[in-house]
Amino acid sequence: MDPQAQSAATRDIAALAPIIPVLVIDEADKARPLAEALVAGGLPALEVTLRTPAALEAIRAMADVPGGVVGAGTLLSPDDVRAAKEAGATFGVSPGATDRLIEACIDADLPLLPGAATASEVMALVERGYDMLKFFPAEAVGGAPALKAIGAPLPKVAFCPTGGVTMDNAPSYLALPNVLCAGGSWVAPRAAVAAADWARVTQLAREAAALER
Ligand SMILES: O=C(O)C(=O)C[C@H](O)[C@H](O)COP(=O)(O)O
Repeated sequence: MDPQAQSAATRDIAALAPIIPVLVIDEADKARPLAEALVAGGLPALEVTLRTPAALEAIRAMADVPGGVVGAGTLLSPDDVRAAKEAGATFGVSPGATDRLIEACIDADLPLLPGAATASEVMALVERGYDMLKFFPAEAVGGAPALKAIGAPLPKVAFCPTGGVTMDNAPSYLALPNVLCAGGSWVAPRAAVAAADWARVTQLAREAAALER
Protein backbone atom coordinates (compact mmCIF):
# COMPACT_ATOMS: atom_id res chain seq x y z
CA MET A 1 0.00 0.00 0.00
CA ASP A 2 1.65 3.26 -1.14
CA PRO A 3 1.70 6.34 1.10
CA GLN A 4 -1.16 8.02 -0.82
CA ALA A 5 -3.39 5.00 -0.22
CA GLN A 6 -2.23 4.87 3.40
CA SER A 7 -3.28 8.47 3.97
CA ALA A 8 -6.63 7.86 2.24
CA ALA A 9 -7.22 5.03 4.72
CA THR A 10 -6.18 7.05 7.77
CA ARG A 11 -8.39 9.95 6.64
CA ASP A 12 -11.35 7.57 6.62
CA ILE A 13 -10.43 6.40 10.11
CA ALA A 14 -10.00 9.99 11.33
CA ALA A 15 -13.46 10.82 10.00
CA LEU A 16 -15.12 8.23 12.26
CA ALA A 17 -15.14 10.39 15.43
CA PRO A 18 -13.66 13.63 16.77
CA ILE A 19 -11.33 11.81 19.17
CA ILE A 20 -9.09 8.75 18.84
CA PRO A 21 -8.40 7.36 22.33
CA VAL A 22 -4.70 6.78 22.97
CA LEU A 23 -4.52 3.67 25.15
CA VAL A 24 -1.74 2.48 27.43
CA ILE A 25 -2.83 -1.00 28.46
CA ASP A 26 -1.18 -2.77 31.37
CA GLU A 27 -3.40 -5.86 31.55
CA ALA A 28 -4.44 -7.59 28.35
CA ASP A 29 -7.58 -9.02 29.93
CA LYS A 30 -8.91 -5.46 30.31
CA ALA A 31 -8.48 -4.72 26.60
CA ARG A 32 -11.69 -6.15 25.23
CA PRO A 33 -14.10 -4.60 27.77
CA LEU A 34 -12.19 -1.32 27.43
CA ALA A 35 -12.67 -1.34 23.66
CA GLU A 36 -16.34 -2.22 24.06
CA ALA A 37 -16.81 0.66 26.53
CA LEU A 38 -15.19 3.17 24.16
CA VAL A 39 -17.11 1.95 21.11
CA ALA A 40 -20.35 2.08 23.14
CA GLY A 41 -19.57 5.72 23.94
CA GLY A 42 -19.19 6.56 20.25
CA LEU A 43 -15.41 6.31 19.73
CA PRO A 44 -14.76 3.46 17.26
CA ALA A 45 -11.15 4.21 16.26
CA LEU A 46 -8.72 3.14 19.00
CA GLU A 47 -4.94 3.45 19.25
CA VAL A 48 -3.13 0.98 21.48
CA THR A 49 0.38 2.25 22.21
CA LEU A 50 3.13 -0.36 22.00
CA ARG A 51 4.54 0.95 25.25
CA THR A 52 3.59 -1.91 27.53
CA PRO A 53 4.37 -5.63 27.41
CA ALA A 54 0.61 -6.32 27.17
CA ALA A 55 0.06 -4.12 24.10
CA LEU A 56 0.21 -6.74 21.33
CA GLU A 57 -1.99 -9.17 23.22
CA ALA A 58 -4.39 -6.29 23.87
CA ILE A 59 -4.59 -5.52 20.14
CA ARG A 60 -5.32 -9.19 19.48
CA ALA A 61 -8.13 -9.16 22.06
CA MET A 62 -9.65 -5.94 20.70
CA ALA A 63 -9.32 -6.62 16.99
CA ASP A 64 -12.74 -8.23 16.54
CA VAL A 65 -14.80 -6.00 18.84
CA PRO A 66 -17.90 -5.13 16.78
CA GLY A 67 -17.72 -1.56 15.48
CA GLY A 68 -14.12 -1.07 16.59
CA VAL A 69 -11.17 -0.07 14.38
CA VAL A 70 -8.00 -0.92 16.26
CA GLY A 71 -4.60 0.52 15.49
CA ALA A 72 -1.16 0.36 17.06
CA GLY A 73 0.61 3.45 18.34
CA THR A 74 4.21 4.21 19.23
CA LEU A 75 5.49 2.37 16.13
CA LEU A 76 9.24 3.03 16.25
CA SER A 77 10.82 0.28 14.15
CA PRO A 78 10.09 -2.11 11.27
CA ASP A 79 9.75 -4.90 13.86
CA ASP A 80 6.99 -2.90 15.59
CA VAL A 81 5.18 -2.55 12.25
CA ARG A 82 5.31 -6.28 11.54
CA ALA A 83 4.27 -7.20 15.09
CA ALA A 84 1.35 -4.73 15.01
CA LYS A 85 0.10 -6.05 11.68
CA GLU A 86 0.44 -9.63 12.84
CA ALA A 87 -1.58 -8.84 16.00
CA GLY A 88 -4.44 -7.52 13.87
CA ALA A 89 -3.90 -3.76 13.89
CA THR A 90 -5.62 -2.07 10.94
CA PHE A 91 -3.58 1.13 11.14
CA GLY A 92 -0.41 2.40 12.76
CA VAL A 93 0.60 5.63 14.45
CA SER A 94 4.12 6.91 15.08
CA PRO A 95 5.36 9.94 17.01
CA GLY A 96 7.63 10.86 14.08
CA ALA A 97 8.66 9.14 10.85
CA THR A 98 11.74 7.49 9.39
CA ASP A 99 12.41 6.01 5.94
CA ARG A 100 12.71 2.52 7.44
CA LEU A 101 9.38 2.84 9.24
CA ILE A 102 7.65 4.09 6.09
CA GLU A 103 9.10 1.26 3.96
CA ALA A 104 7.98 -1.30 6.55
CA CYS A 105 4.41 0.06 6.43
CA ILE A 106 4.41 -0.09 2.61
CA ASP A 107 5.66 -3.71 2.76
CA ALA A 108 3.25 -4.76 5.51
CA ASP A 109 0.23 -3.03 3.95
CA LEU A 110 -0.34 -1.10 7.16
CA PRO A 111 -1.73 2.45 6.79
CA LEU A 112 0.49 4.76 8.82
CA LEU A 113 -0.43 8.02 10.52
CA PRO A 114 3.08 9.46 10.79
CA GLY A 115 3.97 12.20 13.24
CA ALA A 116 5.32 15.65 12.41
CA ALA A 117 5.89 18.76 14.50
CA THR A 118 7.50 21.29 12.13
CA ALA A 119 6.94 22.62 8.60
CA SER A 120 10.03 20.76 7.36
CA GLU A 121 8.81 17.46 8.82
CA VAL A 122 5.40 18.01 7.25
CA MET A 123 7.01 18.85 3.88
CA ALA A 124 9.22 15.74 3.99
CA LEU A 125 6.17 13.54 4.55
CA VAL A 126 4.22 15.32 1.81
CA GLU A 127 7.14 14.54 -0.54
CA ARG A 128 6.77 10.87 0.38
CA GLY A 129 3.03 11.00 -0.43
CA TYR A 130 1.41 11.43 2.98
CA ASP A 131 -1.28 14.09 3.43
CA MET A 132 -2.82 12.93 6.72
CA LEU A 133 -0.43 13.35 9.65
CA LYS A 134 -0.32 13.28 13.41
CA PHE A 135 0.72 16.64 14.90
CA PHE A 136 2.88 15.63 17.87
CA PRO A 137 3.50 16.71 20.60
CA ALA A 138 0.66 19.13 19.92
CA GLU A 139 0.46 21.26 23.05
CA ALA A 140 4.20 21.31 23.71
CA VAL A 141 5.07 22.65 20.24
CA GLY A 142 2.58 25.49 20.31
CA GLY A 143 -0.89 23.98 20.30
CA ALA A 144 -3.70 25.07 18.00
CA PRO A 145 -2.03 28.41 17.02
CA ALA A 146 1.03 26.50 15.76
CA LEU A 147 -1.08 24.07 13.75
CA LYS A 148 -3.14 26.93 12.33
CA ALA A 149 0.09 28.65 11.22
CA ILE A 150 1.39 25.45 9.56
CA GLY A 151 -1.94 25.18 7.73
CA ALA A 152 -1.52 28.55 6.01
CA PRO A 153 1.26 27.44 3.59
CA LEU A 154 0.25 23.75 3.66
CA PRO A 155 -3.59 23.80 3.49
CA LYS A 156 -3.95 20.37 1.85
CA VAL A 157 -2.41 18.47 4.75
CA ALA A 158 -4.84 17.21 7.39
CA PHE A 159 -3.85 16.48 10.97
CA CYS A 160 -4.71 14.55 14.09
CA PRO A 161 -3.13 16.61 16.90
CA THR A 162 -2.01 14.46 19.83
CA GLY A 163 -0.04 15.08 23.01
CA GLY A 164 -1.55 17.20 25.73
CA VAL A 165 -5.00 17.34 24.15
CA THR A 166 -7.84 17.50 26.71
CA MET A 167 -11.60 18.02 26.78
CA ASP A 168 -10.87 21.71 27.46
CA ASN A 169 -8.46 22.42 24.61
CA ALA A 170 -9.79 19.90 22.03
CA PRO A 171 -12.35 22.42 20.62
CA SER A 172 -9.56 24.87 19.66
CA TYR A 173 -7.97 22.15 17.49
CA LEU A 174 -11.22 20.73 16.10
CA ALA A 175 -12.23 24.23 14.94
CA LEU A 176 -9.25 24.36 12.53
CA PRO A 177 -9.94 23.47 8.88
CA ASN A 178 -6.83 21.24 8.75
CA VAL A 179 -7.86 19.08 11.74
CA LEU A 180 -9.97 15.97 11.13
CA CYS A 181 -9.79 14.58 14.67
CA ALA A 182 -7.55 14.66 17.73
CA GLY A 183 -5.94 11.95 19.84
CA GLY A 184 -5.92 11.77 23.60
CA SER A 185 -5.48 9.48 26.54
CA TRP A 186 -7.92 11.19 28.90
CA VAL A 187 -10.92 9.11 27.76
CA ALA A 188 -9.37 5.97 29.28
CA PRO A 189 -7.80 7.01 32.60
CA ARG A 190 -5.43 4.35 33.89
CA ALA A 191 -7.24 4.28 37.27
CA ALA A 192 -10.64 3.70 35.66
CA VAL A 193 -9.23 0.89 33.52
CA ALA A 194 -7.48 -0.69 36.53
CA ALA A 195 -10.78 -0.58 38.44
CA ALA A 196 -12.70 -1.90 35.41
CA ASP A 197 -14.95 1.16 35.70
CA TRP A 198 -16.39 0.79 32.19
CA ALA A 199 -19.36 3.06 32.88
CA ARG A 200 -16.92 5.90 33.54
CA VAL A 201 -14.99 5.17 30.35
CA THR A 202 -18.20 5.11 28.29
CA GLN A 203 -19.26 8.42 29.86
CA LEU A 204 -15.91 10.07 28.99
CA ALA A 205 -16.14 8.64 25.48
CA ARG A 206 -19.66 10.00 25.05
CA GLU A 207 -18.52 13.50 26.01
CA ALA A 208 -15.57 13.29 23.61
CA ALA A 209 -17.72 11.90 20.80
CA ALA A 210 -20.07 14.89 21.18
CA LEU A 211 -17.29 17.44 20.53
CA GLU A 212 -18.03 19.55 17.47
CA ARG A 213 -15.71 19.64 14.48
O1 LIG B 1 2.82 6.77 22.04
C1 LIG B 1 2.67 7.39 20.98
O2 LIG B 1 2.51 6.86 19.88
C2 LIG B 1 2.72 8.85 20.99
O3 LIG B 1 3.12 9.40 20.02
C3 LIG B 1 2.32 9.65 22.12
C4 LIG B 1 0.83 9.71 22.41
O4 LIG B 1 0.08 9.95 21.29
C5 LIG B 1 0.64 10.79 23.38
O5 LIG B 1 1.58 10.62 24.42
C6 LIG B 1 -0.72 10.88 23.98
O6 LIG B 1 -0.69 12.05 24.71
P1 LIG B 1 -1.63 12.39 25.94
O7 LIG B 1 -3.04 12.41 25.44
O8 LIG B 1 -1.14 13.74 26.34
O9 LIG B 1 -1.39 11.35 26.98
